[in-house]
Amino acid sequence: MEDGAQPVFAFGIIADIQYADIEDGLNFLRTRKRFYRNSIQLLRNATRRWEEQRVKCVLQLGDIIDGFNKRHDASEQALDTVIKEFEKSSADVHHVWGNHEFYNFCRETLLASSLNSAAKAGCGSDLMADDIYAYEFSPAPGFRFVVLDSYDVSLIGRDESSEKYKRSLKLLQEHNDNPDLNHPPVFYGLEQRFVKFNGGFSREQLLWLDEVLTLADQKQERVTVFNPICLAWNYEAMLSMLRSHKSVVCFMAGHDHDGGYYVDESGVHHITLEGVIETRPDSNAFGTVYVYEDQMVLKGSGRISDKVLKYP
Ligand SMILES: Nc1ccn([C@@H]2O[C@H](COP(=O)(O)O)[C@@H](O)[C@H]2O)c(=O)n1
Ligand SMILES: O=P(O)(O)OC[C@H](O)CO
Repeated sequence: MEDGAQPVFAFGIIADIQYADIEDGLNFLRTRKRFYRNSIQLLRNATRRWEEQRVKCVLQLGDIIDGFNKRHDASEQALDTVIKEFEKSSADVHHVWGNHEFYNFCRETLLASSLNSAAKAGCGSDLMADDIYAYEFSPAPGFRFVVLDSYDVSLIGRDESSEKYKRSLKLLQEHNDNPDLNHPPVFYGLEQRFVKFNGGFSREQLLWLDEVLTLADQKQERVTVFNPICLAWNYEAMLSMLRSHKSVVCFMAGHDHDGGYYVDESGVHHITLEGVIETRPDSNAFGTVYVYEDQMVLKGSGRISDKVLKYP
């Protein structure tokens, strides 16, 4: 990048806001504090900054409100509060669906809600069968964003009578024989991904992604992929897909609130964003990505650190 080069555009990123109008609490294992009420203030800090920075769009990487809202019959109210905060920004907001979206709403309700941002990309009525919430759009010429649905093959968000639910249950039980399927089969290593609060990609979604990426390769575009979770049940299929398309630059996810970063041997950047919900009120957890012709530069705020993402 030349000195003084201007970005083509910039976009905002944020994950795991998990807003709820309740007192602070802890995660399931009681090892991490969660700041449910304050998360709206951290979102406000983000939207103000993005407005100053004139970002073109924002990617909300899932778990916008917490599952506790459902227990308090407050799902709609909490969603309304968070959406109003996002609406203060003039940028288009693209929403990814995480496990907490499905704790609060069923898939049909989500499709009809303000969390269905596929319409903003011009493909609202063009989602795949089984209401798979995956879509793509071009934020600027030469660049493509893909939103994925890794709760496509999952127990959560799928009707228990559906074939997809039955196949997902069989798959999960092949790897996890705990009576509580949210309890991981092991505490270390990759097998711990086989829990009910995770999921995976159907063959249909992978075929669609392959087509999208093939076209992007041909057009010599730079692609960033957004997904709620970093380690899907069939993450191997996703990894080989990303690595086999030269257009892919970056895979961004949320869900694991500690965050993480890795650049693989194909030069694809894998970023997991630190979650807002486990961020102290005196800090922040959002980022702005400046997109240049030869690299992207992530400027993080608070817990999120800066990164230079060279194109592979
Ligand atoms: N035995 C368990 C473990 C977790 N959950 C739920 O799964 C999600 C992840 O939990 P953490 O709080 O550890 O991040 C979350 O949605 C838990 O409510 C569970 O139900 N049973
Ligand atoms: O956001 P939660 O409560 O579903 O927790 C997600 C887990 O921490 C993922 O490792």
